[in-house]
Amino acid sequence: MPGLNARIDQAASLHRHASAVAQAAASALDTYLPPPRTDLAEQQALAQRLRDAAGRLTPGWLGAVLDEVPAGLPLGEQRRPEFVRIGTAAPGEDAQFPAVLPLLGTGHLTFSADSRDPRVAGVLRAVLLRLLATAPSGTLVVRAVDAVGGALFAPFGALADAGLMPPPVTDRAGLQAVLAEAEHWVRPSRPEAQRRPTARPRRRDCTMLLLIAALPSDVQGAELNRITALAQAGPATGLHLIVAGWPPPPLTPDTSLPSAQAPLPMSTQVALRNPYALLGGMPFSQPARADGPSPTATWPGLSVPVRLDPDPPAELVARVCRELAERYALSGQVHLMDLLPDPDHWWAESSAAGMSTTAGLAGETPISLVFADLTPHWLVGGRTGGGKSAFLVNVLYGLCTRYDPDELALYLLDFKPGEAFGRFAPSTGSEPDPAWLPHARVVGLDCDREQGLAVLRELDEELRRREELWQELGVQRFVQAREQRSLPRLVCVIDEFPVLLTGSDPVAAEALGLLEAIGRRGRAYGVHLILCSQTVRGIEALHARRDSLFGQVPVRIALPGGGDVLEATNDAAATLPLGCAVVNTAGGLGGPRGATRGHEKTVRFPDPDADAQVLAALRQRLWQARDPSSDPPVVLTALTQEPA
Ligand SMILES: Nc1ncnc2c1ncn2[C@@H]1O[C@H](COP(=O)(O)OP(=O)(O)OP(=O)(O)O)[C@@H](O)[C@H]1O
Repeated sequence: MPGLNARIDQAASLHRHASAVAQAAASALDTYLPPPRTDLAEQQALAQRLRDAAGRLTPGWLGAVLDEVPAGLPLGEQRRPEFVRIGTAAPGEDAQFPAVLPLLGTGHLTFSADSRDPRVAGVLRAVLLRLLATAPSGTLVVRAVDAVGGALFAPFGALADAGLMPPPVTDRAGLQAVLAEAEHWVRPSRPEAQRRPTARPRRRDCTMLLLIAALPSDVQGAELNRITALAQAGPATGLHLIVAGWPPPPLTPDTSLPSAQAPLPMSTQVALRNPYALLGGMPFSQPARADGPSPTATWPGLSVPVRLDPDPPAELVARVCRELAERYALSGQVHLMDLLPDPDHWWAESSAAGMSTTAGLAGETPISLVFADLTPHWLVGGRTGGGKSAFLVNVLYGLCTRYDPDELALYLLDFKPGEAFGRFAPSTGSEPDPAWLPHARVVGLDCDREQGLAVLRELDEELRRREELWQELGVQRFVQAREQRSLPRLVCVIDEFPVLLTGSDPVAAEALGLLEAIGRRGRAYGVHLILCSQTVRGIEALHARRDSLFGQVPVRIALPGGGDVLEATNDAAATLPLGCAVVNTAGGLGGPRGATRGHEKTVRFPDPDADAQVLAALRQRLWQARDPSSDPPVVLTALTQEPA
């Protein structure tokens, strides 16, 4: 078989030759840079014109060099950002200009590598930051996919906490859910009102950005086709895509096959080379003139090397996101009625398993806080004038409209002058008003420490009674006792509770012991505390016993100036404006800086006194609904104290 062997040898040699040629071609392509223009002066003049044009197309955040952003650069422009900078085009050392692309309102953007390439990760964060910082508040709806763990978006965590951008999805199921949401967005049959991401910005002003940093490894052809279809339909309906790792590698094991996926329709394509990137494709689907050629056919890409923008500084991303979150929180007015149940459903809830009420809104999402076995007590902090009374009044009306007086009873103590709780008792002043809050058993106004102590003793006594009852019934938890007996949950609100614990006298010692006992045992017996103060530091009686009291209080609410109810390292409340609160259900723990915090939200809440008429009607309606045989609350003031 000498002839056959010779032919095999020849074929092998041809194969080796071919693969060597292919390898050489690949490395030549990797290092290939388009030849620079030889006419230097002309090139520099052109670069100057391009720099000027880029400056006009990408003002402010859209084109700024992100590690040199001036401190006062304003956030949130009036218009949707259309062009965005992705890097620096560098045809020659002296002829550089910003590489700027049309995106929102026009088309899409793809990168040939996914976010595992650090250059792609950096530019994705830079582009996202530019767009978020520029878009009018709440008008850019971002959905992110990052199947290599989601860390890419961690610095944007404050947006998730505020309800502006949910955490990225990281697997195939998440990708499918996000695609379904985008399909819903582009569906033409849906009435405009339903397309609103929030009630505030008008839908036609809103844009959805679907940012895929890395596709899941088990992605299927069906999902890739859905992405292509979305790209086709998107720009006309305000949906735009940034996809890193497109086209994806072939789905078959035979990796010698080229990808079956074509470039995304209407996309600018960034091809990663080493160390530069090249821009290709064009996002315009329509020729400039009806009878003209398609721009895609006439302009194959920018044949200059582009250095992609680096990762923006982490502190800059965190600062911008925090400011955007706060701005968004403030941008919509909340009303007391937004926190209350529908008037047809007042007094409709059972407190057997726990009680919840809406504390405020994060974005447009109502955020509930709960009194239950795991979250039995709350601690509220805020400076004078920080909105503590407003927050508490909202919470109390929220609870008292959901639960009737057989489900909930209140003990309200205020150790400072002020009328915050006075509204819950009959008023005997110049304009007497007999109405009271039917749930209120005790209302203490500017009361003194002995009066406060007496109320704590009463609650302790109630705990003892319930303890005996539980033994008799053979149960251990409130919810079990409620199966056999009708009993309200008790909530004791103490504003400026450190007054009780001031000094090292017997009142302070007894009050602390009682608070600790209620803190420890209250959860089993349906007795709950809301402790409020301007500060929770430096309370003498708590020295060395801080954890024995606050350790029982997992729900922390920080109002402006009240950040010390959170962990010392948690600065979420550092720059809160009036009307906003950080609500944390993990004892004030923050977690890694910038990470998404499921247990912590920034909410905005209303000033209940802003609408006096609504408040008066609310008060009347609750009072009218009371059991006519019920008694008004016991009112404690420093004046009602018997002389010694
Ligand atoms: N959500 C809000 N939006 C706008 N203004 C508010 C809001 N909440 C409270 N305010 C206003 O802020 C001021 C202080 O509020 P509030 O009395 O609730 O604070 P506070 O923390 O209880 O103060 P203090 O401890 O001195 O009693 C009031 O004039 C109130 O009308």
